[in-house]
Formats: sequence, C-alpha cells, structure tokens
Amino acid sequence: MMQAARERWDFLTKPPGSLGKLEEIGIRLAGIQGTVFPKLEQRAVVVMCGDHGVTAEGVSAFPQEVTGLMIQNFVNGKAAVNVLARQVGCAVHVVDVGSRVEGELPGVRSKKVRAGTANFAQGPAMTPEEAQRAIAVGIEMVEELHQQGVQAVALGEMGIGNTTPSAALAAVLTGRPLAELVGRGTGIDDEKVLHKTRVIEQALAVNRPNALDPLDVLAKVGGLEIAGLVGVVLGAYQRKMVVVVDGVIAAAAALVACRMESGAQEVLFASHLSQEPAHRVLLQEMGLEPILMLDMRLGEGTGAVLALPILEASCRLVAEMATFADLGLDNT
Ligand SMILES: O=C(O)c1ccc[n+]([C@@H]2O[C@H](COP(=O)([O-])O)[C@@H](O)[C@H]2O)c1
Ligand SMILES: Cc1cc2nc[nH]c2cc1C
Repeated sequence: MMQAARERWDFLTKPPGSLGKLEEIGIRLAGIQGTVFPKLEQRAVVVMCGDHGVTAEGVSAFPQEVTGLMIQNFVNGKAAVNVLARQVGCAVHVVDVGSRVEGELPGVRSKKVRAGTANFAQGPAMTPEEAQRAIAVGIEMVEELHQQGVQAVALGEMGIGNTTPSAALAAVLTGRPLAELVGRGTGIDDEKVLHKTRVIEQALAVNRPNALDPLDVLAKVGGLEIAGLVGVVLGAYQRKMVVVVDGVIAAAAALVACRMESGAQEVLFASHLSQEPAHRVLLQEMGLEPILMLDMRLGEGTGAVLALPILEASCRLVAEMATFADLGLDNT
C-alpha cells in the first residue's frame, strides 16, 4: 500500500517530492490505514493525568497541587490544549489514572489506579501490577475511541514532576547519560537541574531497573499517566490508529510501548520538538522526525493537537489534487 501511495504522489500535479515531508507522511498514513486515500477527520486527544511521589524531592518549579487544578481547568475547557483542540476540531478526553485529587470531578474519567506514585528515589514508583492496570486504562480508552470511528489519537498528559520519570525512562531505555537528558521541565534553574539529576541517579541505583524488561522499567521509574499513554499506543497499534506523539513525556511513553511491541513505531508520528533535551534522544531512538519546531514545553498534548492539521493536509492533498493523467499529460 505504501508503494501504491508513493506512485500516486508521483502522479499528482507537482514535481515529484516537492511536497516534502507531507508526501512521506501521506505514504506512512496509507500504510497504516491500508488505503492510498487515508482519512484523519475524526481525532481525539487523550490527556492522561497522574501525580508523582518524587515531587517530594523538589524536582519541579511548581507544587503538586497544580496537577489537580489543571484537571479542573481541562474540564472547564480553559487550558491551552482545549483552545487548540477547538481550533483544529479535536475531542478532548481527560483521564485521571493516578492523581492525588480526592473524589470524582464531572467530565473527568475516573480510572485511578492509585493516588500518585511512590517516591522512586526511595523505592519503586509502583508495582508491575499497577503499571499493567494503568496500561489497561489506556487500551480501554482507545478501544472506545476506535468504536466511535476516531482515526487519530494525540497523546496528552498532565502531572507535576513527570519530566523526572521521563528522563529516568529515557536514560534506562536508551543508555544515554543523564547529563544529555535532564532538563528544566516547568522551569527550574541550573542548580535544581543538577539536583534533579542526582535524584534520578539515586532512583536508578535504588531500583536497578532491567532495561530489557520495559514493564519493570515503567513500574520502577515511570508514572501512572505515562503507563496510561503506553496503553493508548499499544491499543492504537492493535487497531491501526494513527498516534501523534507530543513532548518528552509522551515520547517516553511511546518508547516504552515500542519496547513492548516493536511494530508500534509504525503508527507513531512526532508532532514537535520540545525544549526538554530528552525529547530529541527519544524521537531519534524511535526513528521519528518532528513536524513542528515551536520551542514548546507545555505538554497536555498541545503540540500533538497542533500537528493534526498538517497530517490532515497530507490526506486532503492526495485525495483532492489532480494527477498528470487528469490533465492529459505524461509526468515523465
Ligand atoms: O511536553 C513536554 O515536553 C513538557 C516539558 C516540560 C514540562 N511539561 C509539562 O510540565 C509538567 C512537568 O514538568 P515538571 O517540571 O513538573 O517535571 C507536566 O505537567 C508536563 O505536562 C511538558
Ligand atoms: C500551569 C501548568 C500547566 C501545565 N500543563 C501541563 N503541564 C503544566 C504545568 C503547569 C505548571
């Protein structure tokens, strides 16, 4: 199907290759959907939310309570991701897979596996069973979206502290040194970046995650919303749905999913390049090239949602452009 799509792109009324990455995107979409004319009309962003015990170590510029406040903001339709999702016509699904918020908020899918992870600088973030349950929440969510006819899922997340587990996952799964991976997250200074690096070093020494066992790594130094996104990727791969990766946290989840199911990479698109340094390394590891470069580092799925119209442009071009044959011309 990808070969058929490549031929179609070369017959469209333009010099071959002149639509650049839009052509490559279209060819990959054809492979995923099994048609030369892929469609991305129905799309959704899943915002997985969770809290992190490691915030007790002072690794974020913001207090943990902000996770809950932002969950409320998402259901009020007032967060950045809501604004962008409205602009591009994308449904927003907010899933609480592990926040410390008590009770149930209307508009939030309450799927809490536990109220935040444990501080992984002192022991495992969660048990493998908890990680598996959080993965199941993601699979279940994407299964529902599939039944609704959704063709593309954007990976969103919210969790104060979650750039710390993301850097830890990246370090274990890629083998790169922490100095290349640890960043400012929500905006910590140089001194705190060093402290964050030492916290992750300690977490790796205490937990000794097995790099060849992605569930072990995820449970020991991951997060509940990260595990939820692993499930979204795995579920989407099974259903041949397009997955648009957001920033560093979503990319860490995507790499865990790829280590569990090597073919999962086939359905992934990188939306943008975050300012968080581990993001570049994670995308490289998955062979993905970012579409947008906007110096964003917000999360929530904002970059992924913004890239949806670019993916859709590719679908529209191949469906609506005339071919040289339509013009009565030979393209050679
Ligand atoms: O998407 C990114 O690349 C990204 C980079 C830095 C921060 N974030 C967001 O900020 C929060 C994590 O930052 P931090 O400093 O608390 O680890 C979390 O809610 C993420 O959605 C997201
Ligand atoms: C305000 C705020 C909004 C966010 N959205 C995703 N991560 C976030 C972190 C903070 C601090």
